[in-house]
Amino acid sequence: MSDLRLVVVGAAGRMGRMLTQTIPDTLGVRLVAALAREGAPAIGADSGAAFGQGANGVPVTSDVEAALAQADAVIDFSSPAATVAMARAAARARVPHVVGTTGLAPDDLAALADAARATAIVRSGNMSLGVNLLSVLIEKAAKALGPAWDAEIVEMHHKMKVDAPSGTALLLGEAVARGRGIELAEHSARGRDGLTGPRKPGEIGFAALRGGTVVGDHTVIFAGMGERIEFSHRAEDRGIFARGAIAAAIWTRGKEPGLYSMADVLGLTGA
Ligand SMILES: NC(=O)C1=CN([C@@H]2O[C@H](COP(=O)(O)OP(=O)(O)OC[C@H]3O[C@@H](n4cnc5c(N)ncnc54)[C@H](OP(=O)(O)O)[C@@H]3O)[C@@H](O)[C@H]2O)C=CC1
Ligand SMILES: O=C(O)C1=N[C@H](C(=O)O)C[C@H](O)C1
Repeated sequence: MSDLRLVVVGAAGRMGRMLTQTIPDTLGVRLVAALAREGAPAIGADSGAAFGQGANGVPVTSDVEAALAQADAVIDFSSPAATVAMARAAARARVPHVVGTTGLAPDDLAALADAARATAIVRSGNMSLGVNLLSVLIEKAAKALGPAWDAEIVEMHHKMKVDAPSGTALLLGEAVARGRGIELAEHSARGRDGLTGPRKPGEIGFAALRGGTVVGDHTVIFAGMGERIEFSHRAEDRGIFARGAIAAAIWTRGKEPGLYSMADVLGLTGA
């Protein structure tokens, strides 16, 4: 089978650079376009050399249509605005879209759902095997423990992160909600401050810490009467997200249009 031809969106970013570095080391895939914002200083430069790696012969470009014309899949870790624009363009071109971008608002998610009527979209707030396996365990724990055990989710990330709670924290919160058979949106407590009063029964709490170069730490705490259970995941290297996203792109080959998750890619659905 021929190599899967990949386009990277947000190529100059932390994840974009990790992807342009990881794709050439991965069997069965090939980088064909590295997309950056129109007018970005790196446009026209070799994407390997421009981002501190060896030259790879693939120039940085902002020409989305030309990139899609030669692509089998798009991998996108950028911003909500860029991801929604790419979802529309990829849907028009019928090119599968792997979305790692977090901080998406309800309208953005609706735009992705609309685009997924024309092509396969895999979206996850965390592309790592570890976090997606953890979410299966969290769902089971939440179901077994019930709402009498208070669920709190604590995350810490590097100081450049712009959204909170993290996409991973929300993914884990959804797992708690699924385990309890409730809707996260109706039970989440975000950003407690001041005279908050006692904790409301059944709340799923979120706390976000920011600082330094932390790649991504998440802990789900179930606090009971006189005991506490904690589930933690610590990302040590962005390579785990890049490898997961590449695996997702390979998985989209031949898939019907639709909205998929990393649980689908990893075969964890119903686990
Ligand atoms: N799901 C997962 O497993 C993971 C998700 N993420 C998420 O991925 C996203 C990116 O993270 P990270 O790489 O650290 O962030 P960076 O800020 O380092 O990179 C984002 C890149 O996207 C580009 N970009 C943003 N908006 C636009 C636009 N409108 N048009 C074109 N390019 C644009 C930026 O360009 P410019 O600098 O010019 O703005 C930048 O190069 C975040 O939402 C993050 O939370 C991160 C890691 C793992
Ligand atoms: O912005 C990041 O860096 C990360 N974002 C994702 C998130 O919002 O959970 C995944 C990972 O934790 C790193």
